[in-house]
Amino acid sequence: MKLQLTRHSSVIILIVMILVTILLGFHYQKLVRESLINGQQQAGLMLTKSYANSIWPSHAGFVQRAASIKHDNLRNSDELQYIHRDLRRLVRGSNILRVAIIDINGLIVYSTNRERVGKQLTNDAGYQNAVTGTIHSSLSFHDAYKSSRADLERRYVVTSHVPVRILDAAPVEAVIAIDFDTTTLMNELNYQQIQTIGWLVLVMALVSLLLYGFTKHSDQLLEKQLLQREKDIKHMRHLAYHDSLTGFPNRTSFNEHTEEAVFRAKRVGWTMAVMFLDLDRFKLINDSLGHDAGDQLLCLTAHRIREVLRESDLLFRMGGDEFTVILEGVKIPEQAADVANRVLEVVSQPLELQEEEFTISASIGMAVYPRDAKSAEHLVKCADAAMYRAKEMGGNCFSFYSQEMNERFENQLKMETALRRAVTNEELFLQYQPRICSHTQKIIGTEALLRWKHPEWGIVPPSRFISQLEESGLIIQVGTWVIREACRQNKLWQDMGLEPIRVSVNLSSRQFRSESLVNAVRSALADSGLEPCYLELELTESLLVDNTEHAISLMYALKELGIALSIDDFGTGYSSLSYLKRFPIDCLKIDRSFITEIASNTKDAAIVEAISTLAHNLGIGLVAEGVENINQAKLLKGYGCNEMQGYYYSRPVDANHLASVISQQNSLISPTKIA
Ligand SMILES: Nc1nc2c(ncn2[C@@H]2O[C@@H]3COP(=O)(O)O[C@H]4[C@@H](O)[C@H](n5cnc6c(=O)[nH]c(N)nc65)O[C@@H]4COP(=O)(O)O[C@H]3[C@H]2O)c(=O)[nH]1
Repeated sequence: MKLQLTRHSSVIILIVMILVTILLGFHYQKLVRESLINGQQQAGLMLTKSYANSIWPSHAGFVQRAASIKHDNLRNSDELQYIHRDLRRLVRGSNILRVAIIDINGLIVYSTNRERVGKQLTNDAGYQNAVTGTIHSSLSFHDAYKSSRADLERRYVVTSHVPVRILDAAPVEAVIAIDFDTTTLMNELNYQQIQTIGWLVLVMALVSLLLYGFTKHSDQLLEKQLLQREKDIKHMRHLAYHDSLTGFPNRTSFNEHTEEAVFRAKRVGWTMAVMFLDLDRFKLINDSLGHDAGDQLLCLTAHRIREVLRESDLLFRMGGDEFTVILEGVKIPEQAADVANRVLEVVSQPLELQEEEFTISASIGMAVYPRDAKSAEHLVKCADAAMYRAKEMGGNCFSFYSQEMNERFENQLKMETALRRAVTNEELFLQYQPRICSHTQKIIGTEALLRWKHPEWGIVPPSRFISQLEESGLIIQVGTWVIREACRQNKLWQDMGLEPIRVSVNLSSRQFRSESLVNAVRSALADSGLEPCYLELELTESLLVDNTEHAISLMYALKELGIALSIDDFGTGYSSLSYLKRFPIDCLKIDRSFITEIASNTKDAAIVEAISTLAHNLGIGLVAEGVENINQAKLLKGYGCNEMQGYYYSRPVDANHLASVISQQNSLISPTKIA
């Protein structure tokens, strides 16, 4: 509409301009007429004056007497012949068509048109003005005009009524009415006017045409811009609601669709199901074949799942290897089970990646409205819980939501609430497990381990609450506190005069991904006054493989602070060894699982030996975790492990306890002395 207005504005302008031109034309015509009438009036005046001077004296008597003469006699009077003769002399060669002499009573005494002689003009406006001494002129158009000489057609005539008097101040003695023929002049003027208006209209039409062309061009540009904007908005909307890798709707879209689907199911009174699908061991393929292959697998799988769904079912990619499906109008929940079976079957079909054949499986969790939940949010949680159940069952299967899962849910919720209280009530504290130098047997470091003392449940082990902290996001707050507390404690030990040792702190994946990590470490060091070389952060392999480039830059940022970095539980992750040369690592901590049976299991021994060789060749430190007896300690020392940690030396202990041990460690440490 706006665009049309822009384009039509030039047409509107043209119309307005033409109207103004026509109005101006009329005004001009009026002015021209007035000046024409004035001109003719002057001519009439001059004529009358010369008539009054030369002829009037000889006819004045007759004119004054005329009223007393009978009309017929008046018309045939010889006197009229004389007036006619005299006047003809006067008007010869002029554009005068008709002359009449009217006495002061309004009686036409003489007229070049003899038929008018004897007629009374008392009510004529021109005559009335003239008899009072004012000249009056008017312009009129006549289709047919009878002049003294001939019958004429289409005439413009200016009629002037001029008072006749001897002197300007003398009384009016009669009135002369003169008709001037202004046809030629008027025609000329009209023609000129039409021509001028014509030209103006033409020029304006051209200007408007240009304007039209210009606005049309602007309109087109505007329209193009609008179209582009609409396209951009559409594109942005698509990006906001679709997954860039697979092209399927994303999590945002899923949330909206689930709400709508539940609303529809409620209104129509039908059953609907939400399906949560997670690929089993996807991470393994992703890590070993690389992200490109992983992406390819996700796309292929997504399209395969889509193929076995009904057209009305909606498939979403939630992120990572997680997919969801909304099944609307399922008559009985068992129908959803059929779909799940079809999906499991199609996902487990072999597929080719990098010219090799692979098979993958999925774990599916399903929740049904209204059986399992009444709201979209709850339904999604139920399906998610069911999916975890399927995972626990070993994967490659599906599970419906059950009440028992709900109880687990509630327990989790209880745990989360208790944890939040724990943070505010300062129920969390740290214990420290020493790290021993295998050559000197001295404590050269310690690992800070988080503990929770619940007022009713007592000491809760980290295995029961770390993942909860992670899921709830509380780990950022708690993790920062752990770093600060470990730094503070280590500085306190140094200030107590103890030999300086390095304190290591575990990092969770959420913490590692948080943007505040580097700043948190920096301020923990600054606030405690601990030198950075006495702080170590322990990362797990899984933290490093998710977004390797980001992980590398973050590690370098941490290294710039001057702290040490180690890889915890080394050997249990799926990552390739090649990453080791890219990461600025100071130390590897061999996972406890390789140590436990190192004396009896030759494979474990071989792995430890290989890791040790690798660490030495790369020039990085090596710590053995979970050392529980002297045999293990001896073997590990033999394999070149320069640091040990485990119950053989000490369980995690309180800060004060560790302080007293460090202060006594001038002599060799006996494991039983510590804890
Ligand atoms: N059986 C046996 N176990 C030994 C031995 N020596 C040490 N351990 C245990 O092994 C765990 C070592 O810590 P981790 O591998 O980093 O594993 C830690 C770590 O991943 C996590 N964790 C603890 N504190 C924190 C923390 O502050 N932040 C984060 N993100 N995670 C933490 O919780 C895990 C478990 O911690 P804990 O229960 O304290 O368990 C500790 C420790 O008590 C041994 O000789 N035998």
